Amino acid sequence: MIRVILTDIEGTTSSISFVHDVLFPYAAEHLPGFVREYCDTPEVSGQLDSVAKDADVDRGDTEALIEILQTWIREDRKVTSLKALQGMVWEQGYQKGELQGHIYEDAAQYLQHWHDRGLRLYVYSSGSVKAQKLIFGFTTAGDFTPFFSGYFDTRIGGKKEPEAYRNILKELGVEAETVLFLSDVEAELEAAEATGMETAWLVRDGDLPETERFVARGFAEVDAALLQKR
Ligand SMILES: CSCCC(=O)C(=O)COP(=O)(O)O
Ligand SMILES: [Mg+2]
Repeated sequence: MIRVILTDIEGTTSSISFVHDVLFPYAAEHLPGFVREYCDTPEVSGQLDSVAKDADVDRGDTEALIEILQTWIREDRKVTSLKALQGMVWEQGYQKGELQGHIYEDAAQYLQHWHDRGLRLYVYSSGSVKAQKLIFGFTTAGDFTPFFSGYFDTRIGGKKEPEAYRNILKELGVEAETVLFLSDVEAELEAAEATGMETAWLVRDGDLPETERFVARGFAEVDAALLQKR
């Protein structure tokens, strides 16, 4: 019986276009000034140490580090240090009212239903935990953070690695078959299934894939097919 729902964000609860056409350009525009201003603070400095190490760039060359970060944004690299810095930049955007998180209507409706029915809800995204709390805390439909029991980012492991899902199960202290993982990326579903988790593939637009896997257009279909029997 499913007791826990673990959900991806981009392409699952929220549109790919919001992440790629709003959040990433916002980070690309504001990250250089943010890094120059805060590079000596422990929070930012620690992330720049990681960028320098991962990219094999001189730690003292702030402009070179900014160039690397801009390349990683363009290439949609899921590097933990980039994700942490993006989260800090987006925090300023949400606080100034320049950003509002996108959430699909059906995701908003069913996250609330599932929470109210006693399911425990968790997020697993490549975006940092800070960024996850922001996108759900400042959506156009209100604050959804009260519905979530916890958040996981790439510090627990990469989303295409079964080890990450094993680590999440350990943290949650639950059996794999009680967890339903929702994502729009098949490789992430395969990694979760390798641990015994149930999965649903969210395909919100375009043709439906030919697959044995459970596929849904939205959360209503997930609810009807996988959660009504509980
Ligand atoms: C937390 S909102 C920003 C999402 C993000 O930065 C990203 O890379 C999308 O990753 P996901 O794992 O949600 O597909
Ligand atoms: Mg996704």
